[in-house]
Amino acid sequence: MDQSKEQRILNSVSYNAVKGDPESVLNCIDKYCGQYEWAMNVGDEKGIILDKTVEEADPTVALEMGTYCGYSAIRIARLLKPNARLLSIEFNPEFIPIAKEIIEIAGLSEKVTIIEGHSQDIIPQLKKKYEVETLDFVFLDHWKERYAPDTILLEECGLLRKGSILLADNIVYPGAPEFIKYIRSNSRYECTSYPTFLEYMKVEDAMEKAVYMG
Ligand SMILES: Nc1ncnc2c1ncn2[C@@H]1O[C@H](/C=C/CNC(=O)c2cc([N+](=O)[O-])cc(O)c2O)[C@@H](O)[C@H]1O
Ligand SMILES: [Mg+2]
Repeated sequence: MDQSKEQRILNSVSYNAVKGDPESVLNCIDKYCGQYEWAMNVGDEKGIILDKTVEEADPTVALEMGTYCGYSAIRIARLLKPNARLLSIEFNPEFIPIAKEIIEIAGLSEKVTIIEGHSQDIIPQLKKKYEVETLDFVFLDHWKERYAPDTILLEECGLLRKGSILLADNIVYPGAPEFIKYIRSNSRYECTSYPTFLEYMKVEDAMEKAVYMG
């Protein structure tokens, strides 16, 4: 059985990246996916917007939905202060060991907990099972039609507090129209749009920041 694209990305990282150096892991993935096989990592261009938003949030507890190969988990975790942690939800069992290995190579396994399951099932467990009080930062990068229902679920589960920052990828491509409709018409969110480009492509995309005002 020949290897999956995700396995080939891991091969490239384990062969080329410097162990314990998150930047070199990110550069390796961006080089591989930019030159050989496109993959849906947030990438180096949108990654700058992610970095800036994480620095603004300076989260103690961060959540990501859609681990995939762990690229954005590394981007987020490398910026976390000591004792801060990232929970990353992923439901595809094929991707989880690959993401874990790539995060391990980056030396960030202590800061990242990958939770296997569907976001809609995991979110209601975060308080009790994962000892979360509230989330300081949330990165949405999973199925686009889950962005809106999962945001509502985060609210309903009392996981957002005044000032919690949400950042959503792919607002233009593939697009998340229901999420945009919900978040921009809801007076409890202060929204900012960041026009940018799709990872590794000359295709327009955008990211949306939404600050929960409580
Ligand atoms: N409810 C859920 N709970 C847990 N994990 C879930 C989930 N829904 C999806 N996932 C996981 O999140 C990733 C999917 C991302 C969809 N992104 C995309 O479809 C995507 C597509 C393009 N594109 O087509 O150019 C570009 C991008 O940046 C993209 O993020 C996969 O790893 C998938 O297994
Ligand atoms: Mg994306």
